[in-house]
Formats: sequence, structure tokens, C-alpha cells
Amino acid sequence: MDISNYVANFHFDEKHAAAFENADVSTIDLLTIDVEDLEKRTNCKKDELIQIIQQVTLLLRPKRKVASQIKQSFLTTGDLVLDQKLGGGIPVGQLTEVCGESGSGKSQLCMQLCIMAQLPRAFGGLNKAAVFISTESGLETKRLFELAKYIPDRFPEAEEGDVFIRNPGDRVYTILCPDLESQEHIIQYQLPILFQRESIGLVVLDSVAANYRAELKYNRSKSHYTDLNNIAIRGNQLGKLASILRDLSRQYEAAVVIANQVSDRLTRDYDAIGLFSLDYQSQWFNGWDDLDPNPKIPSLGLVWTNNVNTRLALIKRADSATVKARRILRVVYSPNAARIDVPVLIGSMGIFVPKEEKDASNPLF
Ligand SMILES: Nc1ncnc2c1ncn2[C@@H]1O[C@H](COP(=O)(O)OP(=O)(O)OP(=O)(O)O)[C@@H](O)[C@H]1O
Repeated sequence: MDISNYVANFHFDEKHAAAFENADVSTIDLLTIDVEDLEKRTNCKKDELIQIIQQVTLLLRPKRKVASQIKQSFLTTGDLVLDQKLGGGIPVGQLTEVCGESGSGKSQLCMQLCIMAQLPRAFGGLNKAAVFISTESGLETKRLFELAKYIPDRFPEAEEGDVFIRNPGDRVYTILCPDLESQEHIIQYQLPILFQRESIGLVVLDSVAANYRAELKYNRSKSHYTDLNNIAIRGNQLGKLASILRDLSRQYEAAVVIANQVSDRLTRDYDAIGLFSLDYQSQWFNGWDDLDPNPKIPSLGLVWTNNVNTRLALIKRADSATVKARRILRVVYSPNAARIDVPVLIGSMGIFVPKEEKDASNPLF
């Protein structure tokens, strides 16, 4: 019986476990097949089966809170104007995706957040450790130290000792997942244990698409998955990944930030395909529309898009090749903020909103 894939700590009594095993009944069978048919297949009593089905259904039901119980908290990005544009910062208890092309600054933002998570709550931090799960290359510790060195510049009103982090690497757990199998194992089994043992405020997954692209058949020439079976497998895996991360983020009040890659988006003739086509409609949740000079599509498709609470896009600007790299940080969708483009720079201190934009956006800054 595969119940442990869905619910931790659910144990059938020996009699029912053996009956389900012998009859090859999966959790999905249990919840979808008529009780009478299950009765015949397993030789278990109907009322006992109904009781088990009710227990499993209850455990699988999303744990909802009423509005008065929900107190949304945020992790600071380290930039007050950026936090303001994001509706408070990076939401705790939710999944935030940062997508963008190679070199757009996804890893820079992720590393920056690993530092911010360690800050005291008075400065928008969570006073907790971060977990940095990478799928392609390890964490750049040198850059992490550089980002930490500049924290006092971000909080000029603070006493230096209050925001100084001597060894930022001490509270960043790094895990490398070179393939999908290790990624699934780490996220399903090792990450929950780390949460139980340590005070974790942020999980970064950099980047989510790499292992799926590498292991499921991918037709580069057409830039889409050709094998329908693989699409179904991938959808299932992505749903499970998001569900584990979401549960951990809610249970332990942590932020989860996932870097995602993008591929090129072809502009279409909407007169031909119609305004109700997915291609046309997806401009609003993909992040790039046809007016953008180099429109892109975030990887992993609609199933993944539906699992992410907030999507941010980092977009390179034409003059990107200057000392301080210029980018647009776009809020594509979010429960906390409206869609907006925020001009940002990447410099030694990390990602920040330049002063002229701060002055223009809010005279108080
Ligand atoms: N110390 C620094 N000073 C200024 N800019 C920097 C610094 N370090 C990195 N950058 C900028 O960040 C960019 C790299 O960003 P990053 O590695 O986060 O990209 P990415 O989106 O994660 O790319 P990939 O998907 O290839 O990993 C560089 O191109 C550069 O513009």
C-alpha cells in the first residue's frame, strides 16, 4: 500500500494492511473504487472499509485556517522599496518562484535571501537558518560572504552589531541534488528531518527545472515535451514536490523560493488562434507578453504554475553588460501584490532598487 507517499505516520492494522497488499489496492483505489467492489476485492467488512476511507480522506484534506487565524508574515529581500512592491517581501508559508534566463540574477536573489533569513526579526529577517538545495552547481560561498559583508549598508539606521553576520555559511545548509532520484529523496525524507532538528526559515531550490529537463524525454528542437506519458509523470512529480514544500513551509513558518528557468516564447498570430487560446491567455501568468523584446516562458508548464503562489520574473535589460547589471524584477502574479515592474540593479551588495527609482516611487525613501 502506497499510503506513506501521501500521508506520513498513517498505519493500517495488520489485518487490513495485508488485505490491501494482497488485493493490490492503492490509496487512489481506496478513495475512488466503490466500497462494494473493495469489499469483494479485499474480503474486508464494508463498515471497516468506510471507516478507513473516512480516516484517509480526513488526513488528505488540506488544512485550512479561517481568516482570523491567518497572519501572513514575510521575509525581507533586504530592500525596503522592493519589499513594499512585493506586498511585504517574500511570503512565509507559501511558494515563491523566481524565473528568468541564465544570468538574470536568480541565484543572486536566492543567496541574498539566505542571508536575510538569518537577520533578526526587527530587520525583517526570520532569525533562522536557510537550506540551499542546488541541482546544477553548489552554493557560491565566496559570493555569500560578500553579500553578508554589505548588510550594514542595507540597514544604515541599524547598529552594525545588530545586523552583522560573521559566518553566514554557518546557518546555510547546502545540499546538491544532481539527479531527480536524489532530489525527490532529499525533499521527501531528508528535508522534513532537517526541519524537525533545526530552526529553518527558508528553503531555496535552485533550480527546479534542471533535473526534470535532464531525465524526462525532452525534444530540444521543438522545445516541448513530446511524450505524453512523460507529461503525466512530470505533472504528478511536480504536484508532489510542491505539496511537500508547501506543507513544510506552513508547518514550520518558512519561506520557500524556487528558481526556475525559461525558454523562448514564439509570438503567435492571435487572429488565427483566438483570444481564448492558452497561448494568448498564458501571457498573464507566464510573465512575458508579446510587447516584451525577448518573450520567454517559464519551464515546467501549467501544473507547476498552478502550484506556485507567487511568480517573480527577473528580466535582463538592454544595457545589462554594465558594471552594475540592470534588471527588471516583475511581480507576475501574487496573492500579496499587484503585477508591477520594479527596476533593480545587481551589484556587490546583491539585488537592490536604485536610489533614483526609490525617490520616484516613494518620496519618503
Ligand atoms: N559581485 C557582483 N557584482 C555585480 N553583479 C554581479 C555580481 N555577481 C553576479 N552579478 C550579476 O549576476 C549575474 C549572474 O546572476 P546569477 O548567477 O544569479 O544568474 P542566474 O539567473 O542564476 O543564472 P543561471 O540560470 O545560469 O544560474 C551576472 O551576470 C552579473 O550580472
